[in-house]
Amino acid sequence: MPTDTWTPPVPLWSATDKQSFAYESTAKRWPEILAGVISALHNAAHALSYSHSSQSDKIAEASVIIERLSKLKHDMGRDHKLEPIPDDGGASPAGYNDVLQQEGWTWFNAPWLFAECYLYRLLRSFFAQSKHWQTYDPFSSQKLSAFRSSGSAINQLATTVEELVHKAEAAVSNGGRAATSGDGWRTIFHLLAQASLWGNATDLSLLTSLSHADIQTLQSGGLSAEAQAERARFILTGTESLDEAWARIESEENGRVDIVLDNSGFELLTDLLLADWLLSTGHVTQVVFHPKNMPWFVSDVTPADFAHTLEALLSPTFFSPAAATGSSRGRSESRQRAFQASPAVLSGEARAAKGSGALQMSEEEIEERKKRGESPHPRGSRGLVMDAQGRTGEMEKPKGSMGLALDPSYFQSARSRTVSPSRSYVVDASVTSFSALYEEENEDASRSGLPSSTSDGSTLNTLSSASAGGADEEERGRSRRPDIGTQSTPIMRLAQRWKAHVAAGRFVCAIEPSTPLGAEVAGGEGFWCSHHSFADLPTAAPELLAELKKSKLVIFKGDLNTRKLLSDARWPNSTPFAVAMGPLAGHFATLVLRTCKADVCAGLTQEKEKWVEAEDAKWRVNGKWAIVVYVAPTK
Ligand SMILES: O=P(O)(O)OC[C@@]1(O)O[C@H](CO)[C@@H](O)[C@@H]1O
Repeated sequence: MPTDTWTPPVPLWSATDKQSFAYESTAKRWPEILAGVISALHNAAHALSYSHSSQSDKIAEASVIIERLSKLKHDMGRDHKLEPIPDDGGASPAGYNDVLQQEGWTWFNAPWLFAECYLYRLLRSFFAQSKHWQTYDPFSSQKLSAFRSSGSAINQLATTVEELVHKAEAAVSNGGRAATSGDGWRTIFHLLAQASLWGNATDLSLLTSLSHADIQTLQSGGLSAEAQAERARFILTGTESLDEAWARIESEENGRVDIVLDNSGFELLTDLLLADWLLSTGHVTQVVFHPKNMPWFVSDVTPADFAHTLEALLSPTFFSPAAATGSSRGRSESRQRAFQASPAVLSGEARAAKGSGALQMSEEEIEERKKRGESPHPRGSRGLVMDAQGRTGEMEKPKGSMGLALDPSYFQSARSRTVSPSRSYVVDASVTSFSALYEEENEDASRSGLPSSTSDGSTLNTLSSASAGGADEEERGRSRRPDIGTQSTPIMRLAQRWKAHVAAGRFVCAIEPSTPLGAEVAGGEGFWCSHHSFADLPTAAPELLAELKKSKLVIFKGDLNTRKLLSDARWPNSTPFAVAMGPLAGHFATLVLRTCKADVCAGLTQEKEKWVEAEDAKWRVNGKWAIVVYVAPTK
C-alpha cells in the first residue's frame, strides 16, 4: 500500500471469506446492481428512440456502454484482475491505479471496501469517456422513484418538524440560546437524530429486492416517542452518545455543524430536517453538507441530487400518487406496467449501425416501417433473454445477432418525448422525467410565484444561484411562513426555508451543485470517493481536514462512511470506536449515525455483542440494527 495509507493491525474484510457479506456482495449484489444499470441505460435509450430529432448517435453510444457493462459483469463473475481505471478527464484515478499496480488484486481477493469503491469509480469512467452520456447518472431513475414513493413518510415528518422549528425560533426570539437548552430540547435532538439515523435504512444498494411499499414501511418510524422508544432497542450502542453530541452543540459558541451525507431522497430529507431544527435552536448558525462528486453506491447524494431535492420538494405534484407510480398524464395502469423500467425480455436482432452494435435499425428503416404501419422491429427475432436482475449470468449472444434490441412491445407505449441523456438527472421513460417535472414545476411555479428552473432542466437552479437572498428571503427563511400559495404543504414550506438558508449561506453544499459529475473538485471533497479509508484523511486530504476542524460537530451518516471510518477491518466488535478510527480519531468532534449493513463493527460491549448474536444472526448486515457513536475532540 502507498505511504499515505494507514494499515490497521487486523486484516481487512474481503470476499475471500465466503461466509462474509463481502462475498455475498461480490458474488450476487454487485452483478444485480450492474444489471440495474444496464436496464436503466436501455430504458433511457429506448425513450430516445422516440425522439422527434435523430438520436441515433446517442443510442448507438448507449449500446457501446451496455457492452462494457456486460463485460464488466462477466469478468467480475470470473474473478478477473481489477483493470486500471482509464484517465477519463474526471477526478484522477491514479490513487486506485497505483494500488492496483502494487497489489494486482482480483474481484474476489481484493479488500471489499477497495473493490466496491473501485467498482463505482470504474462505472463512472464508462460514462465520463462517452460523448453523449457524460453527465448521465445511471442511478437517477432509481433514486427518483424511491424518493417519490416516500411522500407519506415525508409529510408525516414535515408536519411535526415544522411545528418544532417554529417553537424553537419563538423560544430563541424570547430568551436567546439559553431558552433552547436543557432536557426538553435534548429530547427533540434525540428524536430528529434518530429519524436521520433510520432514514439511512432506505438504501437502494441493499434493497435490490424490496418494493417501494417495503421501503415505506421501513421509513414509517416517524417521530412519535413510542416509535422511537421501540426502535431505540435496535441501537446496539445505546443513545448516550446523542447526549454527548447535544452537550457539544449546546456548549460551543462556534455555530458550524458538518454532515457527511449518505443516501439521497428520504435520508437526505431527514438530514435537512435535522439541520433546519439545529439552526432554529440558535446553537447552530451554519450546516455544511458533504455530497459525493459522482454517482456512488447507487443512492448516495450527488451535488445534482442536493439541488434537485430542494426543487422537487417545492413542487405540489412531486409526491402525488400519480407521480409516485409514474402513471401521470393519464397513462393507463396497464400501459404503465408495459412501460416498466426493467426489460423482462431483451429480444430481436438489430441491424447494427456501422461499428456500433446499435440498439436500433437505421432511422430511415424505422420511418419506412412506421409508414407501412409495421412495428419498428421484426417480431419473433432471436435474441438474448435476461431477467430484470440479469440473473442469466453470462451474456451469451445468439449466433449472428449483431447487438441488442428492446422488445417491440416497448415501442407501442413509449411517449414521444425527447429525453436527452445529456442531463445528469435524465430518467428512463418509465418514470416522470425531471424535465417533465420542471415543466409541471414551471406551470406551478408561475402560479405560485416560486422561482422556476429552466424548462430544459439542463441549467438547473444551483444552490448558490438560488432565488432571492436579501432581507425578505432572509426573513422568510427565519420564521414567517412563506407565502407559497394556498396549496402549500408543510414540506413545501420547509423547502422554501431551506432555499432561503442556502441563499443566506446558512446551508452550504460543499460541492457546487452545477459541478459536472465526476469532476475534480476543490477543497479535498473528492476524498470521499477516493480509494482511501478515512483514517488517511489527515495525510491524504489535509485541506479537507482543516475545513472539518472548523466544525463543532461532524456527523457521519450511514454504513459506507462508517466502513471507511473503521478501514473496513476485522476489528473485534468490542474495540473502542476511537481506536478503530486510527489516526483520524480526535481531530474533530464526531457523531456516527449508522444502520448496520456490512460486516465491520466496533464500539459494542461484549455483553451487547453476545446478546445480539443470539437475537439475530444477520444483525451485521440486514439494516435492522444500528450504532450511534460520539468521539470527542482531543487534538
Ligand atoms: O452507506 P450506506 O448507503 O448506508 O450503505 C452502503 C453499503 O454499506 O451497503 C452495502 C452493504 O449492504 C455496501 O455495499 C455498501 O457499502
